[in-house]
Amino acid sequence: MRTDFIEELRWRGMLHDMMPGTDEQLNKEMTAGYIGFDPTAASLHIGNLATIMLLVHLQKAGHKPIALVGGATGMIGDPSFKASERSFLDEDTLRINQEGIRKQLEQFLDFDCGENSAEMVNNYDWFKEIGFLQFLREAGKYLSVNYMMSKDSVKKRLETGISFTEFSYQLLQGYDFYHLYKHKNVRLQMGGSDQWGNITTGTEIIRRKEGDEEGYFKAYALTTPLVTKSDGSKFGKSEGGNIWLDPARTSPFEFYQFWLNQSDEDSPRYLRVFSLKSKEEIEALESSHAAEPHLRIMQKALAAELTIRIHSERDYQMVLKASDVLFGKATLEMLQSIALDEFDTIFNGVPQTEISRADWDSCLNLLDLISTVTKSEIYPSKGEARRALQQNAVSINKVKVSSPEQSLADFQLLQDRFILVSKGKKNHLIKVI
Ligand SMILES: N[C@@H](Cc1ccc(O)cc1)C(=O)O
Repeated sequence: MRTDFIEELRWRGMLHDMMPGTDEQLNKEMTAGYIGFDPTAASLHIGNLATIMLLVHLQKAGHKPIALVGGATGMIGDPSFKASERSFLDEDTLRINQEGIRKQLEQFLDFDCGENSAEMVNNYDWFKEIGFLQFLREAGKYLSVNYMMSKDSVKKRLETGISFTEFSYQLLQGYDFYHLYKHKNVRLQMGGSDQWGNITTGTEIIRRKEGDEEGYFKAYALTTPLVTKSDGSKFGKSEGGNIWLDPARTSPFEFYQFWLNQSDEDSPRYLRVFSLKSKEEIEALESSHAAEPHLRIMQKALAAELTIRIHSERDYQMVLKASDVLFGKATLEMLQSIALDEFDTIFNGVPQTEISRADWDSCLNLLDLISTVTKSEIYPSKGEARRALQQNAVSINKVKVSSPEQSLADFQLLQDRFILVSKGKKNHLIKVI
């Protein structure tokens, strides 16, 4: 059963621009639509997630989503709204990146659900067969340079400079659309609003080569707004840079915290774009949130749903445990319940020091341990360490140290190798090896 894809995007605030006739096409028949992703990095980031959601909703509405990995276009680099020419990625990097992105895209769509099963393609597969002369004859001839220069996406660069190579990018993307139209009956290309120029180059190539039928176009275009933040800063970045989907680059914990820290102003929009909750569910969250804003109900719902979808239920449970451990609530019992293979994940990002077992066994002085080992993060000087110990401000494995003279033998290692020193919200993990 097909549902109204455009209506869904509308209430979610995910519709930026659309070619006239796009909704008629979607209402008329099951339609294949695609989005391309260039392998500029080995992982997608949450900026890509908004466009991935277009494919997810397209499939949920009963249409066929196609994800394209830009093995060929990635060799060139999209100049759209880029201030300057970029350097090429080398071929090894491109290969690694393509593979990483392909695997991630696979997670989001259903590849086995009958006629609207998702598909994955790589434009290198057709471009590797096409020679330069053939390309000039089959693609370049159909558009004027004047038309290509009129795009907003390259306007600035025409003043500051653009290579022939980058200027040709829109032709490659345009040809992709034509190729997919011809071979897979793809009628729709989607993307972020910065892609409008490249996408309409494609619809134009298709129109010039295939004609239109009584005013009906054969191919359509739709874009989604770039996700913004109400304070004007760039969405999707933390101090550490991009928020990646790959857990090796952005840990599930950091990922969860990112969503948890979004403002009350932005969260309603982000829920609409990134969560799969219905309108009613989102509105219900908004009103419970408004009643008790300090509980951060919207942020928690968003962070939970996305951590589970991008990572896993187990990672989410781990993140909750980690928040308790790092931000207060944990008890010795909770620490003791952490399995050996969970330590790395839970304490990812917490300063750590390794000491030898011999040192640990011979280390009887608490003051020495905490002042030398946890220096800089917790205590700048031995004097301050002593003072903190005297004031009972230090915990070891979440148990308050009762006096600076207390023996280390009073504290058991967690999993026979870890000890957590904390003062307020500051933590330091010592690993005995
Ligand atoms: N130009 C797109 C990626 C893309 C590549 C090839 C296509 O056919 C479509 C889209 C981007 O940079 O985001």
